[in-house]
Amino acid sequence: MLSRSRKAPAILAIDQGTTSSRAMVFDLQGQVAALAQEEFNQIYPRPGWVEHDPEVIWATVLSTARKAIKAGEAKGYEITCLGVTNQRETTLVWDRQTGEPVHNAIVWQDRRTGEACAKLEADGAAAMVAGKTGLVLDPYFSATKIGWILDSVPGARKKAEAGKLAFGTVESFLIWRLTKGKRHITDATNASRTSLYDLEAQGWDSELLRLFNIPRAILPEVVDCAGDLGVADKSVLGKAIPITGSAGDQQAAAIGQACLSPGEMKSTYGTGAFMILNTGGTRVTSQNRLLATTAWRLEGKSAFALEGSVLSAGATIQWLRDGLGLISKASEVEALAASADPDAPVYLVPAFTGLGAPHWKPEARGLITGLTRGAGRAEIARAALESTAFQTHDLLTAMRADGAQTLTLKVDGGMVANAAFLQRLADICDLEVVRPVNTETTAWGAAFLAGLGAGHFASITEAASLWKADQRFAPAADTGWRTRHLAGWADALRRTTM
Ligand SMILES: Nc1ncnc2c1ncn2[C@@H]1O[C@H](COP(=O)(O)OP(=O)(O)O)[C@@H](O)[C@H]1O
Ligand SMILES: O=P(O)(O)OC[C@H](O)CO
Repeated sequence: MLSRSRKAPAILAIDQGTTSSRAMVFDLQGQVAALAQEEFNQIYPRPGWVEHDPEVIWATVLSTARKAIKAGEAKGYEITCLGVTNQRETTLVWDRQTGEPVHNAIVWQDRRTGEACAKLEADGAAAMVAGKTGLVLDPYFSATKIGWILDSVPGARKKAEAGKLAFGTVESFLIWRLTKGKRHITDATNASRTSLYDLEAQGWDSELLRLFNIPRAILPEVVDCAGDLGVADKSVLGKAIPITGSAGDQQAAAIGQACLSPGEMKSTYGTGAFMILNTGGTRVTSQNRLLATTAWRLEGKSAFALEGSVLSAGATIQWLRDGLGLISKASEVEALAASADPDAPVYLVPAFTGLGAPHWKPEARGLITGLTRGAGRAEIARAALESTAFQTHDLLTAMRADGAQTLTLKVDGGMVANAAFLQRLADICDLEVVRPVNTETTAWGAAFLAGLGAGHFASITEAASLWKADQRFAPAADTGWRTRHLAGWADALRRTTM
């Protein structure tokens, strides 16, 4: 019999995102028991380049995890397991002996390998890459970033070939450090973002490794998203905690949003925006430049998704704050945008680091159209917010052309605190937008996977009973307004990609 004093079990989620690291403790019903978050600096060494300091990533993960564990335990919970989720594609290479990264992390948004991708495209590699990986040739993905590090850091390629260096996306690096170098693994969802992984064969592919010139010795072992993924060492987090879940942040959010059956769809609005459509056990090949990707892998079996990736969503709001100084914090954009002249036809295309799906134009750069003397801060703020809604509309059009029949878009991420944005999203997409009670879907998805791996949940379908809608935003715009606005956006987009 259980003693009455036994503590309630809880799960730690480590969510290492593009702009911040967070750690959350959830109870087994998905209620948040503790949260710690730390933002960190983005490093922009040259236009189009984006890096993170791996030691800052590690330090912020450690400190937020320790704070969340402490706060969770103070509330009477016992942390039984942990799950990791992460900004995907971001590439780290480190020395297996010293544990030191040989270069800063090259972030998913970084465009430095645009020429390498263009060359591969010109050489006719795109069809083979898409066929195996579900991805397009774009600097977004890890393979060309690994190649750049191996060719730019003196001696790195030789060391890599000799098995002295390790590559990992962020979850792989974190698990390696948490387990004190005992596990060099990556889960299948993260592997599916590297351009080196064959989606259906579920493994690293020799032909891809040759194409991108990546030595096999550098790669982690590909594992399921739930199960025994190692143990976080006692010296790291203050107590030994089994690592039992791992997934890239967009896949974790799709699980947190209970997009568990074919046809269910979510969109996450953080630094970028990522729409994921569950396609079940079938890998669908997009005819519209969307990505095919692993949704999860459990007991050796993969489920798949179609994904549309927008490179700049919340990042556009950060640019209003940090680049233009129009606002002093992100939430101020709501009031500023609301004060804009409703008839001013100002459009902003946030191609700061090129355009993602469905355009895939790494060389495109941003622009603002329709400026008059009457346009000011408010009109630019509104155009910035609307740019995310327009980009979502374009993804939705591509998803529908690929056969999606969804009538509802589940949303989450930092931007969904902004109700006016969600209403505009519903208006522009002409689709019901639903915000769940728990908008921390990414961390919850990772916690759920960890709970699954630890045996707290019996199957992935249990995530559905733990999801609840909070607010629904019904489309309310008239057709004339919508047609006019979509035409204005299409015109601005055309100029960007000319
Ligand atoms: N009220 C708001 N309106 C619009 N954007 C917001 C608002 N609050 C936060 N954001 C944006 O949300 C992003 C942070 O979301 P988050 O999901 O934490 O991102 P990430 O996981 O990429 O680090 C930031 O880019 C910020 O500009
Ligand atoms: O850190 P986020 O939430 O912006 O997500 C980044 C994505 O995983 C990049 O593919």
